[in-house]
Amino acid sequence: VHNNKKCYCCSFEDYKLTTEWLLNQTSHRPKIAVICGSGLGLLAAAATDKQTFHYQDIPNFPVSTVAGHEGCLVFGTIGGKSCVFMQGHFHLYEGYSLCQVTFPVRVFRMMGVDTLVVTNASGGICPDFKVGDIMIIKDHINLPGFAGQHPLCGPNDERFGIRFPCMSDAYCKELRRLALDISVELGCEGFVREGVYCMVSGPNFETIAEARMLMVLGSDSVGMSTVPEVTVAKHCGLRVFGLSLITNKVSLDYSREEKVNHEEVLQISKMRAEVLQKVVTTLICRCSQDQSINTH
Ligand SMILES: O=P(O)(O)O[C@@H]1C[C@H](O)[C@@H](CO)O1
Ligand code: HPA
Repeated sequence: VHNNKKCYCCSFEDYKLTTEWLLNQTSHRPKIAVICGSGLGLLAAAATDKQTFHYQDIPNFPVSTVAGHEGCLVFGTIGGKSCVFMQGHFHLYEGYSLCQVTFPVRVFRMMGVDTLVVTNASGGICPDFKVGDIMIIKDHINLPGFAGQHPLCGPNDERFGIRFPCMSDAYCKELRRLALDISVELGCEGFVREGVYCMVSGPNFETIAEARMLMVLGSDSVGMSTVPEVTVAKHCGLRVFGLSLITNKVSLDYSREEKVNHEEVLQISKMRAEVLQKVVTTLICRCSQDQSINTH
């Protein structure tokens, strides 16, 4: 209860309880957290010394309700670095509050994580994008946020971050550059792009008029996740890197016959999961770990 008004946000004690529970259950002390989007749970496969928890067994954790989201938290080691992978993340359209959607991010922060890698599936709006392209997220548009569906609305807890955080540098420039270099080394630069991800709440895919509006707004791709997690991560001082897999082309034309569906999204994710895994794994191995988290 804040200011005599009932607050539906998670309390500091909720985050603390989950953090302490996890720290008691595992000897891993991750510095890097990876959120695996639709069909991308394989990103955890390269880790060694793995320890897996089902979301339903973790106190306060929401559970995954969408196909392609396994609902497991996997601790492991990559290139000597301790990591934690979320195989599946949470969405507004599942009925979760943005506090629940972003709950794991603050837990990771409290566990000592300093870098968050986000991945997702999205529809390509930029006419140059092809199905199967990997988009390094350069920036985002928080469309639900414009309408007040924002994870930082409500009383601000200064223990996590400041009231009015800066978002103009949400996606770390150095990590974006490193990822571009890695894509050249891996020979996949032909389908690696940079662009702006726009979040909508879903669950329906866009109408043609909506898609045209998103293009005018400057969106290169559209999806239903990630922005709340990135916003909360930035608020609590984490360094963020993001990859979005273009699983379909968004219809911008009334004469286009193809109809997008979730099965197609999962099929393309499966097709590209291995390349994405190589990029993420190499990035983890190569990224500097002298990152000092901003404390507020
Ligand atoms: O990786 P996410 O969960 O953002 O994947 C997108 C958005 C929906 O969850 C789903 C629609 O097919 O894919
Ligand atoms: O076309 C899309 N729109 C919104 N979300 C998505 N996630 C994958 N593809 C899409």
